[in-house]
Amino acid sequence: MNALPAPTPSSAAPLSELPVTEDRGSGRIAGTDLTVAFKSRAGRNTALENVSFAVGGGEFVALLGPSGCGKSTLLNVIAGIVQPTGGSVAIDGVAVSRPQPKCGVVFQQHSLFPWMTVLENVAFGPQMLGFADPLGAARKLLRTVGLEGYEAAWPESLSGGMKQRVGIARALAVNPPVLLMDEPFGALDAQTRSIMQEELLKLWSEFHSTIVFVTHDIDEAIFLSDRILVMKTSPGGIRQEIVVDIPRPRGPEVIGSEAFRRIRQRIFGLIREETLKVFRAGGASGS
Ligand SMILES: Nc1ncnc2c1ncn2[C@@H]1O[C@H](COP(=O)(O)OP(=O)(O)OP(=O)(O)O)[C@@H](O)[C@H]1O
Repeated sequence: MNALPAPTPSSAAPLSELPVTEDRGSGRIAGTDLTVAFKSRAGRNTALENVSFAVGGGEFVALLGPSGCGKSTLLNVIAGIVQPTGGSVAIDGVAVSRPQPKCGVVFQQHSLFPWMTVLENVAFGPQMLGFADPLGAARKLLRTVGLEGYEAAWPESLSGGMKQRVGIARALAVNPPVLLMDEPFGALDAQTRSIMQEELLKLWSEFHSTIVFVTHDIDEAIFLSDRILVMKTSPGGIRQEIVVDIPRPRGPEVIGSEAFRRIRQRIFGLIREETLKVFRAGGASGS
């Protein structure tokens, strides 16, 4: 694991003085000819084939597509959790071969440690990386995600939305240049989900991490992203790149705009074609 420098945050410092990694302002991701094949009982399952892409530092990119098109697999390759069968991925020019602190990861199923309080969960990463004041950094993050006062709470006592906010705070606590999010709001009700999307955009405007965000939800992808990589099936890959040219800051009102509707319609057609391909191939599982 690459060791990061140990910054010295003060608990009263503003966000801009949170622990800074040497990669601050970077976070460029490049995938080249990525292929991932899993061995299964039925034989070889090619989840991704010859996928190449680039994400700019500080960019917000969504991976969108039907079930089984390889969104999570692609995210896990960037995270260093899955090793590609062919090709490579690099962050700021350095090949990814294992999970590293440069990448914060947030999953749909919040992976908080149930035996730790909220504060301890968020302070864990900074502690592991030897930050000078992990508890101070964690408290500051909890204030930022609106959970001041919940430091001593246990994860099991929190709502789904609160747990996800703790998960995001935990991922951001080491100030990673790259934040990878796999359907982080997928289990939330529609209202909470919409509020979390707005909160995420506010956080992103402060942290400037590169974000790669997996979702099934077309509106969520458009609302959040600079660019959407619409994925395809059989084999998994990137079918088309859509630039979301809707100005920021974005509020819920943009969803009714003509620009939003136009992009939604274009993506809807692409996803429908890909989903029909899965149905015709007899691979629809209903998941
Ligand atoms: N660990 C694994 N072992 C075997 N096959 C896998 C594994 N992980 C993923 N797959 C297969 O790879 C393909 C892509 O899966 P992946 O989870 O990346 O798709 P996805 O687009 O994220 O799907 P969903 O939206 O349903 O989560 C699927 O056919 C899946 O069954």
